[in-house]
Amino acid sequence: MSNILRVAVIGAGRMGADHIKRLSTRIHGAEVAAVVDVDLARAQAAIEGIDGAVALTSAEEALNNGDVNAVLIATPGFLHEEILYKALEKDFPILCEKPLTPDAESAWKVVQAETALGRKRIQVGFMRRFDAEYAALSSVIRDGELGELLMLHHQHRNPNTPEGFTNEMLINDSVVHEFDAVRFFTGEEITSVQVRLGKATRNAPNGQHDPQHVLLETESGVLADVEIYVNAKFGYEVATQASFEDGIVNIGGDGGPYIRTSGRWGGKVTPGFEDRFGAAYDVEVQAWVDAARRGEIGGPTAWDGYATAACCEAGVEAQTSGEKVKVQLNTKPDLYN
Ligand SMILES: NC(=O)c1ccc[n+]([C@@H]2O[C@H](COP(=O)([O-])OP(=O)(O)OC[C@H]3O[C@@H](n4cnc5c(N)ncnc54)[C@H](O)[C@@H]3O)[C@@H](O)[C@H]2O)c1
Ligand SMILES: O[C@H]1[C@H](O)[C@@H](O)[C@H](O)[C@@H](O)[C@H]1O
Repeated sequence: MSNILRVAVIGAGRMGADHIKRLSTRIHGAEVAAVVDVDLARAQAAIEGIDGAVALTSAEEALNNGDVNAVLIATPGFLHEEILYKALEKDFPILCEKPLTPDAESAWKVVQAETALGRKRIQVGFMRRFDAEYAALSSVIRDGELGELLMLHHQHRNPNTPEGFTNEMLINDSVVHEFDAVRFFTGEEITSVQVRLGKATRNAPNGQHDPQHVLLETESGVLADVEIYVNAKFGYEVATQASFEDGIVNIGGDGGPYIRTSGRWGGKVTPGFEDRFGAAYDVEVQAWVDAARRGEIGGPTAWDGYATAACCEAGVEAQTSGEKVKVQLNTKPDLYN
């Protein structure tokens, strides 16, 4: 195939810079054509050493640049919607970092715009689906080798939070991954969300109640819980224990290597998502590129982005009410069946 993707990466912050590096070094079939950031110096730094790439401050200018034919969106979530519409208008393949948009209403409008276009162009960056251990657990569930899946217990721990990370973002930015994971594992929609606020750490910045305990239920009654703890200090840890009729499966725990030295033993904890999910991001982006070159998408859809946004909305309401809040979903368009 010679139809190389010439990608405009919008947003060259922590995640954008990481994606630019992988696109320009490890991914086949795609090149970085443009990097856009409101901070031009950041965009310029990101294209250093990348032949034929330009640094810009306007997403619109990048999408109208004749050299660009695909887009990777890595701006903060509340800015995704506007760029998504512009990219859909161009009929470009799009990899949009999670969340698709920050609320269900705007996510639904994006779904409708894509449905009107009549083909899937948007892949959402739920990279955990591409993690080897997630895939292994998913196979155990699909093969039925341990009987029916009954419960999922998730731990999602971050060392700290960037400035401006609000209480709602514990749900919208962090637990959104577990909403997608539970839907991915069970193949079902989530029907309700409840949030319990217990004893809080003194290490959380003002306005954040951390940790929180989130309880979910799926269509068939699978229960899932999430400990979301975003100022856990010790490192970045994302793990799941799944309870089946005939066994238990753990993923994402301490995989080693275990080292004995200087009177102690143990392994290492990954410091951030870049290390914990580095391989998964590579597989995710390669899957997007390969599919885009065939005119398809290679992962989670705009519907997945919308359904998780609806869960987030229920979760944020549940944070204040303490009640079990129903997840309200519109009918799934045929495009996503
Ligand atoms: N999948 C994951 O594990 C994962 C991990 C981290 C972040 N994310 C997602 O990636 C996105 C970016 O997060 P981040 O941590 O890199 O944030 P960040 O703040 O580090 O980077 C965002 C960048 O966007 C730039 N920007 C802001 N407004 C802009 C505009 N109008 N046009 C162009 N650039 C603009 C900022 O200057 C900044 O460089 C978010 O949606 C976030 O939720 C996903
Ligand atoms: O934006 C980040 C990212 O999505 C990480 O994968 C998640 O662990 C963090 O909680 C979130 O803040």
